[in-house]
Parts: sequence; C-alpha cells; structure tokens
Amino acid sequence: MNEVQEKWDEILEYLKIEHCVTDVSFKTWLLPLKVYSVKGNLITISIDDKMIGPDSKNFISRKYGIPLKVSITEIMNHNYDIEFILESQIQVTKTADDMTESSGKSKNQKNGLSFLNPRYTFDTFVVGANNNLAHAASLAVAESPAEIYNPLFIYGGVGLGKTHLMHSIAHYILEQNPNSKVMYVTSEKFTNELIESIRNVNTTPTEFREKYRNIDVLLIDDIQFIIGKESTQEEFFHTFNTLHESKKQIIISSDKPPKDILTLEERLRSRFEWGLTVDIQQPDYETRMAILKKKEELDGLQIDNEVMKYIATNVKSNIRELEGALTKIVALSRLKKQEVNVTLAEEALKDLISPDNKKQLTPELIVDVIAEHFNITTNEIYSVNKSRNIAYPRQIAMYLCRKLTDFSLSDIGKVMGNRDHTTILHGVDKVEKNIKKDPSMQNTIDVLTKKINP
Ligand SMILES: Nc1ncnc2c1ncn2[C@@H]1O[C@H](COP(=O)(O)OP(=O)(O)OP(=O)(O)O)[C@@H](O)[C@H]1O
Repeated sequence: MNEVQEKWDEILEYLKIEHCVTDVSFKTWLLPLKVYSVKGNLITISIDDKMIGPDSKNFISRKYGIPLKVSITEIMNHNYDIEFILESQIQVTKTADDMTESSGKSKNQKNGLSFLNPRYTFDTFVVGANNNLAHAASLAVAESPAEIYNPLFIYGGVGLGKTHLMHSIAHYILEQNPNSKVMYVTSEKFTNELIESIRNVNTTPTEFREKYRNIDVLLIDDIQFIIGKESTQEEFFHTFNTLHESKKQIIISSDKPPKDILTLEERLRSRFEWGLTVDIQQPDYETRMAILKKKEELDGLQIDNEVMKYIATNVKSNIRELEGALTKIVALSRLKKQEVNVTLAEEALKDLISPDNKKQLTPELIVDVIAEHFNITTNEIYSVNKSRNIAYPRQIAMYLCRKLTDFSLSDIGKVMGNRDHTTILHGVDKVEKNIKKDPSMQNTIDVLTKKINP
C-alpha cells in the first residue's frame, strides 16, 4: 500500500468537512472512490461505475475534482495531479494488457415545499441494485440542477419509489438553496389546472403559464396521464421548451420509458430523451429487507426478524405493498392486543399473500398487460389494424405469449384474433431480430415480463 492509499480515508474525511459535503453525497460519490495507482506525480482514482453509472465520471471530476486535489495536497503536503478511471475500464485495460503480455509484447509499451412529503428524502431512500442508477442520477441532478442531466426521466412500475426520488431531489435543492423556485406537480394536476385556466376558473391562461414557466425546477410525476390529451401535451411542450431553453431543470417520471409511450407526440418524446433516462426495477430480497428495516426505524417499531423475513419473502413487486404489509400487521397486533409474530403476520396478510391469488399466465393476461402498458385497448391488439402504434405492441404480445406460456403457435394465433400460426411465428421472429438490432428493446421486454409475472 502506498502513502496516498494509507491516508485515503483521512483525505476523504478532510474533503467532507472542509467542503461541507452532505452525508448522502459523501456516501454516494466519495466513499466508493479508490486509489488505483500513484505513478510519479499522478494519482489515478477509480470509480465504481457498476454502482453509480458510467456518466458519474464526468460529474465526479467536475464537482469533486478540485476539492479532492486540494484535500490531497493538504493531507499529503505535496501537490499531485489526479485523474479518474472507471472500474469497468480497468477490467478492459487489464484484459488488453494480458493479451499484450501473452502475445509476447512488453506490458510497458421553497414554493414547492407544501407539495412535498417530508419523509421522502435521500436519507430515507434505501439504495439497492434495483435503483442505484436512478438514485445516483437523482442526486447528481439535486446537487447540480440543470447542469448535468436535463431532463432527467425516471421510469418504473407501480410503487417502486419514483415519487420518493422526485421529492428527495426537491427537498435537497430547497435545502441547499431555499430561494430556488421548485415546483412538484403530478401530470394530472397540471392537466386539471390547465383546464381550469382555459375556463377562467381560479386562474387565467396567462397566470397558468407564468406559474409553470417562471421556475427553476419542474418535477412532473406520472407523465403518462397526459397521453392522448392534446391541449395538455401542447401546453407541456411549450412549458418544457421555455424551461429547457432558459437552462432550468426538468424531472419527469413515468411508468414506462419514453419510446414505449407510443401515442405521445414525437416532438415531446424526443425531448424526453435529450437528457438521461433511468429506470427503477423491482427490489431484490436484500433491498426489501433493508426497506422494511428502514421503515421499522422511522416508525419507532420493533418487529421480530422472522416476521420481516416473512414479509420480504412474500411481498415482492411493489414497495408500497411491502410497507403496507408491515403497517397492516402492526395494526392487527394493536387491535388484537397480541404480539407480532409470524402467525399473526400470516393472518394479517392472508388476502395479499394467499396462493389462490396467483394469476395464471395466459395469452389473454399477457395481452391485457401489454395493452395497458402501451395505452391501447385489447381489441386493438386482436384487430387487423396495421398502424405502428398497434402492430408493434401486437408483435411483442406474440413474442411474450410464446416465451412465457406453453401455448402452441396455433393456440396463440386463435387468441390473437384468429390468426394463422405462421403470422405468430413471423411476429416472434421480428421481435427477436429487433432485440438484436436495438438492445433497448430488451429493456421493454424485461419491463413487460416483470409486469406480467412479478
Ligand atoms: N428505495 C426505497 N427506500 C425506501 N422507501 C421506498 C423506496 N422505494 C419506494 N419506497 C416507498 O414505497 C412507497 C411507494 O413509493 P412511491 O410513491 O415513490 O412509488 P412510485 O414509483 O411513485 O409509484 P406510482 O407508480 O404509484 O406513482 C413510498 O412510501 C416510498 O417511500
């Protein structure tokens, strides 16, 4: 271990104190940094990009490069240069080096506050493999609004923490800069206010525009609700442009990625993709346990670990339900004046967890989920309509029926509007080819598979 490595913790601690880095920023950006090498005057610092994403390199060097250099100079009493390298690059470099070696060559060659839930902050957000990129991107945006990812587009299934992250961003920005004009709104509220302004109820169209265009940060939740609402889309388009042009931060959440919002106007969809799109997946067992423990701590509860394990094992796909399960158990124990144990938990959660509730995987169920996801009707999927908005989800339905069920091609064809088995085969082939051409399509398939079979 070299001298810089030995003093690394001290350097980071110095940086944290001297540059007033918050706990959450310290844990997210600085703790995962490691001294990879010290060669002469140059220190190479590695970034764990699996944890915080490849884009973090630019962000960390811009935001923390100089403070880090100053802290190193202070602690080491020597003026070093620093550079950052991603851990994934190290792997690549090592493999390349190994290959060179084996080939015989030398290795050397404030207004927003009232809308915010005070409990939804970064401190109460549990980071796991399912959400670490979304968390890192949100924190980066909170630390440097409108400088790094604009817009930030967060998507994921129901109850997985999108709103929690958005509120965390808003709280953080307002804490750092209480004068900042932060506006959090659901797209439903945006639509309702727009309608009211058009009808001149409570507000006028000019006031509406001023309200949404004279702010520093706009967080708009559940954008999927503006789909198909033409005037709202139009108004939001202009709001977006005005804010983006004046370098104001926009954060959007949705239950699906922009490219799956088929009926959204192309000009809006392409704008959503200007910045960074991140997703939140379902949490794994360890993250579910950590979330339950966090809730136990926040609510001042003391719950037997076996009960926690029972909930985390059985409630998998929705964090709101996971938390709700714990609340239900505690409520039943208070009502019955009984201690919380697994038997009581089983009773409290019998409706939620009963094996009879498991949905059977059928082509009809798959079509339902796909129709809902793409905001079209099941009849449109079964129909002969060939427009892309319908044909694309239909082919995905064929593909997923084939992959997720034991139904034969002919049986799938019968369900899918009495189509021939060769049509189904063609649809499946087309999706397989598209996945190879466009890897982001695999993402859509993964999202849908989880929706169908959580
Ligand atoms: N990583 C997490 N750590 C702690 N709590 C979480 C986490 N993710 C979600 N939660 C909690 O789960 C509940 C649901 O989260 P939230 O409302 O943010 O979900 P959502 O994705 O916005 O859902 P919807 O799609 O219904 O709008 C909230 O109480 C939130 O605090």
